[in-house]
Amino acid sequence: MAAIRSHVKVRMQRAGGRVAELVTFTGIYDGLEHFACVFGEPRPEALVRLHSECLTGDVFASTRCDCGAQLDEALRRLAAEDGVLLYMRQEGRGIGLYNKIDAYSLQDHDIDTFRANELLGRGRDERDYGAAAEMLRALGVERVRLLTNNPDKCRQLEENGISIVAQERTGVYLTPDNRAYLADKAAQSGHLLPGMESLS
Ligand SMILES: Nc1nc2c(ncn2[C@@H]2O[C@H](COP(=O)(O)OP(=O)(O)OP(=O)(O)O)[C@@H](O)[C@H]2O)c(=O)[nH]1
Ligand SMILES: [Zn+2]
Repeated sequence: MAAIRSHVKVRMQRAGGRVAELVTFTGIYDGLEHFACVFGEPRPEALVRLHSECLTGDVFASTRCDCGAQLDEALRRLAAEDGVLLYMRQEGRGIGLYNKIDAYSLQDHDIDTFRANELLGRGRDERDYGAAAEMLRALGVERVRLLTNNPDKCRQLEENGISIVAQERTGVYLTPDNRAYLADKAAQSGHLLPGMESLS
């Protein structure tokens, strides 16, 4: 299997924000257009956010989940202290946008987020972070502080040769619409969301 290599780097600036380098890659084995945003010169033990695509949350600021608020927090922190955002095209925990919308429809009938995936004939969480590990290696970033509440991201990166020197949690972004979702993530997939487990 060909190694993943960084391909093209272009300047990208968020309105009012800091300039980052947007990096594409060749050799990504899952065929998805993952990319990185690199802020400054990432040091050893760089801050890294491994963010799974959520069109509804990231672009439309949907309050059904916490993704948009987490992405905002990550971009603010990375702009302040340098580091890397990996934007992984893993919409809907890997089942895609249309399936996620179908899963939302089931959740509107009191099915939880993980069971909804199963009822659609899909895995509870289909994300694989092997490509993310290779992207970090291609960027020369192999010891990281990972900004996430999801222990599976740390486990999978470690299994793929990236050292997690610290797991740094994001804030807990509770809304009236995402209460059950956050509670189920805490209770069923071990996300570190203090105070949410007991609400499941
Ligand atoms: N299938 C499905 N996917 C969802 C649902 N809500 C959000 N997602 C997707 O879940 C992914 C984000 O996963 P989360 O569990 O919120 O967070 P995480 O990435 O595991 O953990 P953090 O690093 O702490 O953000 C994105 O790809 C979203 O599109 C849902 O109800 N069903
Ligand atoms: Zn989301």
